[in-house]
Amino acid sequence: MRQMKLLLIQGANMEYLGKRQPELYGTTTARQLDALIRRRARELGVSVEILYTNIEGEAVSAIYKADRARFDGLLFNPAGFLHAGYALRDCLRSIAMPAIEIHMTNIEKRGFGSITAAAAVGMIAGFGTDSYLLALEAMVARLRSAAV
Ligand SMILES: O=C1C[C@@](O)(C(=O)O)C[C@@H](O)[C@@H]1O
Repeated sequence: MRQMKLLLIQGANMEYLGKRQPELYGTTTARQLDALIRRRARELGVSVEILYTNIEGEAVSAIYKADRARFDGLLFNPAGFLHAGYALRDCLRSIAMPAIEIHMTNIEKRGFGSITAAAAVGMIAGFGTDSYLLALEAMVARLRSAAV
């Protein structure tokens, strides 16, 4: 059986993780988070490609490219795009692969709603870096149960 391929998109400002607003997002750097995600992906036997971008259009193009290449699932933290990411939302509605939205903080508690969440299978928010690992596990479980 071929290995499942996942794409993780880290939206606007996530490259500064570890330095940006540590009182909200902690001190784990983007590179350290990537290592945690890759390790969990290895344990689960899936591959994950990670893209950080501050440009919504770049996220859209990367998602279509992955969908055309038959990636199995998309994990994404829209981050700064959550407020006005209509193009990203349209893209999520157009692809075949399922998408899970991730937030490190509980955005509801912070008084935000996410534009893109309406196009996701589900959303995991509020668990810091664990939000990514939980989303990864949820995606793999979903894809594996759909495959049987
Ligand atoms: O950049 C981010 C990060 C975030 O998506 C989170 O992971 O909690 C929450 C957003 O409100 C914010 O713009």
